[in-house]
Amino acid sequence: MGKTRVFELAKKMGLESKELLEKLAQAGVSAASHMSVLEDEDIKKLEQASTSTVEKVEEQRVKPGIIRRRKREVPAPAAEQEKAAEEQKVEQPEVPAAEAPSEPGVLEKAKAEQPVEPPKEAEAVPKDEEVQAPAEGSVEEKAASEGEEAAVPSKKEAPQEARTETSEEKPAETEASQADETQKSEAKKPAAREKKPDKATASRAKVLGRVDLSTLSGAPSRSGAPSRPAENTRRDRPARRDSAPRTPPAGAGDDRRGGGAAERSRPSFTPPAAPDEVFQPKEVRGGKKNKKGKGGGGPSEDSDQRRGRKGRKLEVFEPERSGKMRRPKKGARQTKKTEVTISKAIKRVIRISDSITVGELAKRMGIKANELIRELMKQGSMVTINHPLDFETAALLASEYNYEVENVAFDEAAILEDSPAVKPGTEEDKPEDLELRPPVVTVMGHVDHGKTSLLDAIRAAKVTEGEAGGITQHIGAYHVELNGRKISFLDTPGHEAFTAMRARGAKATDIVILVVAADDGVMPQTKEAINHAKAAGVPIVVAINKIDKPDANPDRVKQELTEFELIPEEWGGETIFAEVSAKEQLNIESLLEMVLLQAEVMELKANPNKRGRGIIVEARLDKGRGPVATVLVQEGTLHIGDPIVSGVHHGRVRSMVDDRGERVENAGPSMPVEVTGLSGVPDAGDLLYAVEDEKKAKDVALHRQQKLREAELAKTSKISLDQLYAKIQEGDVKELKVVIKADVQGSVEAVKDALVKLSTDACRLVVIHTGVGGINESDINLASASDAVVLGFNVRPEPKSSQLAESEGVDIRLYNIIYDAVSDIKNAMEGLLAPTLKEKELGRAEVRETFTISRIGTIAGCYVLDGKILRNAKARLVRDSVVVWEGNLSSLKRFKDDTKEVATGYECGISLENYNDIKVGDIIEAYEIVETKTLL
Ligand SMILES: Nc1nc2c(ncn2[C@@H]2O[C@H](COP(=O)(O)OP(=O)(O)OP(=O)(O)O)[C@@H](O)[C@H]2O)c(=O)[nH]1
Repeated sequence: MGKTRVFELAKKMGLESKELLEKLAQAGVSAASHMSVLEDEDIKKLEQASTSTVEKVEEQRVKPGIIRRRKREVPAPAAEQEKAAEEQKVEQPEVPAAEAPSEPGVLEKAKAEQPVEPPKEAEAVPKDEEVQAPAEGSVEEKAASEGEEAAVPSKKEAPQEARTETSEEKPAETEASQADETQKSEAKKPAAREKKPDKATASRAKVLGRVDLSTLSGAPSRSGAPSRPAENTRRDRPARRDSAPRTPPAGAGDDRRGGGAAERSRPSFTPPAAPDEVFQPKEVRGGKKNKKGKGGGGPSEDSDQRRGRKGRKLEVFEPERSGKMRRPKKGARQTKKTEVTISKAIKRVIRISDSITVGELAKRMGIKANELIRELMKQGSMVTINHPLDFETAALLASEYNYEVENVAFDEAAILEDSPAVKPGTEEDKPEDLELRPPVVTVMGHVDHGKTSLLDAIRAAKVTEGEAGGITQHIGAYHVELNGRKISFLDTPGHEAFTAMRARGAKATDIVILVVAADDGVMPQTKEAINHAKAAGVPIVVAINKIDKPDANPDRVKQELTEFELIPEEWGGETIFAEVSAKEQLNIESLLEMVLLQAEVMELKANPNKRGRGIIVEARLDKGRGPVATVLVQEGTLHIGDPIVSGVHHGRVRSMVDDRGERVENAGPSMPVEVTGLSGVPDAGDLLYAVEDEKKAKDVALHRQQKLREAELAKTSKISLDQLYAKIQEGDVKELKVVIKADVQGSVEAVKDALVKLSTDACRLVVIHTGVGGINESDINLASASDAVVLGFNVRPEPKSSQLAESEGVDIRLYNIIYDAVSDIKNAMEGLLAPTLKEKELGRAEVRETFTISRIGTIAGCYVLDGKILRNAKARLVRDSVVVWEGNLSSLKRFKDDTKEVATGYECGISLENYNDIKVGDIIEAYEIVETKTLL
């Protein structure tokens, strides 16, 4: 060892020089001052003296007579208190259970691991440790201090003890500072320490164990050992002195590990030594377990302690925690927050289905919605928390927060078309797979020209033929056979159903039979039917009906039809004509042959060897059979048991019945069958798909239901003049399709001519239909199916048409003057559409009676059908959907009194300004003009 100065040794021992001088004096070593030099011999003497003291001390424990000696350092009452505390420990097993095993164990290990310094350990207990500590250098010192610190929590774990011995117990948070302060004050004022032995004793008692542990560090520290009260006591004392060191503990982790409950309780103050860091969390966890084990039934463990432990546990998991963080409570929380964010890094992919709301995205990224809204505002989007963000926007936003967005949208097309059997007629079908299929025919024509009669005649002629007793089923479609070749007929005549179906995106018809009565010629609906068929691109076979009639004039019909580019072959055209009589069943077969001829030209083919796909012709809910749908198979073959999906419904083909009432197992292309097994009633025009399994069918149906809801929420119009310019610019619109309706044919022609001239290179103007009369549902359907705009001149939409137009998003423009219409369209095409003066409908009243009063004129006794009639409103008189007058009301009366307004369901008297030609049945519409800005 060589020469050592007193102060150096004192420092090593963790004593004040003065104390050491005293000890030296007792040991018979002369040392004048703290600078005096001690020889090895002197130190040995000191050690021997200490050893003997230890023995004495032990005796003191048992025999109070020795207390006298201790009195000098530790006042007797303190020792008594200690004893009392220990007794309490014994009385309350749960607390001792936590401490006793660990402390003795610690002590033992301390001994075991420090065999080199047994004499030091054996020295006067209070000083032994002091000696020990210096022997191990600064780390030891730290450990000692750590031990002291650890002692504080130990008090907590043994509350009785703590309470008995000290009065300074506070919540866990303050333990550290208290401990430190205590240490410091003790270190600075050794005298004071002696005066307050009780507190010191309490802490020291625990500290001892920890000091040893720190020294020992390592596995053996845990080994339980029989408690040795004497040793404990001994160590208690040195701990007291050890409390002197102020250095922050460096090897505290060891202490904790070995210290059991006491150490565990203050992990935040015991930054782990490098090798121990790895184990620290384990220790803590282990400690937790121990705690549970020990404290589970321990009534002595109060909630404060638990809270304190909990807090500490959290801290232990903080990676940033370092030895410097001795009081990390607040900071710890912050640090932890940061850590939580980091830990989420593994979940930085947000999966969305096409879109996500602002709120949801914020939630998934763990940020506040407001923050996201602010970010969006910065980017120029004013949104609310429920605003849906599309995939691109969401991905962009998320990337700013280091998140990725993955679109896991349901791929319906993939499910419906994943198998080669699914999309028939496409490139997937090899030419050799395709087989000729029967044509599907729809009969159209003007009212009473004999559509139904013709369908019946065909059916009667061909369906029942050869099927004696066969009961024809009306399932919405049927098929006939002619010379082994089949033709399927859709049983719903008229272009309305045809176009309504087409408006749904379904193309069921291959050929249209246009029925024109030979005695009546081309009529408005004949024209409509032609336009509808042309718009759908379906070839027309003309059936000139009623040729049995004496005034039948087929040539006149042919002549009239040439106007519509339906020119008979004998006149050099390409249209097939057949002259028939439905009533007399004349030339029905010839008509069917013509149809087959047309079909041949068209080379209608399909692949029957794949999963079936069809179109719903009609559907209903049958009381006994549930939803029943007539399906016209278009591709593949439908089998009993096939999982199917149609519209928002799904199921499995339970049964199939053909148009003759026969159950069938399979239905191939162009075959109409009645199918049961769907979960609900689909709409006419819906497509029906057979899919791989029922789950897929269900998935598709559910997905569609969701989409439907979304679509209803965000209805977009098809095309309107307002958007025309923008769409032309974007290249979305290359031609503007128009349906023109006017009160007189002259207006129709004039408008048509004027509009066609507006065609430009960028946008061609195509009039797809014109007609005289009000705007009906058929017009709306046609416009909807063809993405057209409806222009009305002095005509009004029928109430149902208005509703349909609204639901279908069809733009209806109403004008009184042709010039206005033409200029509007022109401006729209050039992006110069002025703010539109739009009518806001207020109400409608029906004229129920008229009175003529001299001097005043005609008074209309009206009943308000809907809305309200305002005295100051503008009004128009509509007769058969045609506007016959427009202007202001001159009076509005309830009984004999003038009134400002009359609501729905009330009667009133109305007179029109300067107009008396009011008739019963006329409709008076009240409206006001509202200016709306044009969106360009
Ligand atoms: N003389 C004669 N009368 C016929 C012929 N075809 C139909 N009719 C008659 O014309 C009328 C109308 O026939 P429908 O078959 O109901 O005509 P529709 O086109 O279906 O009429 P809507 O269903 O009202 O559109 C009926 O009284 C039939 O008897 C025919 O070939 N010759």
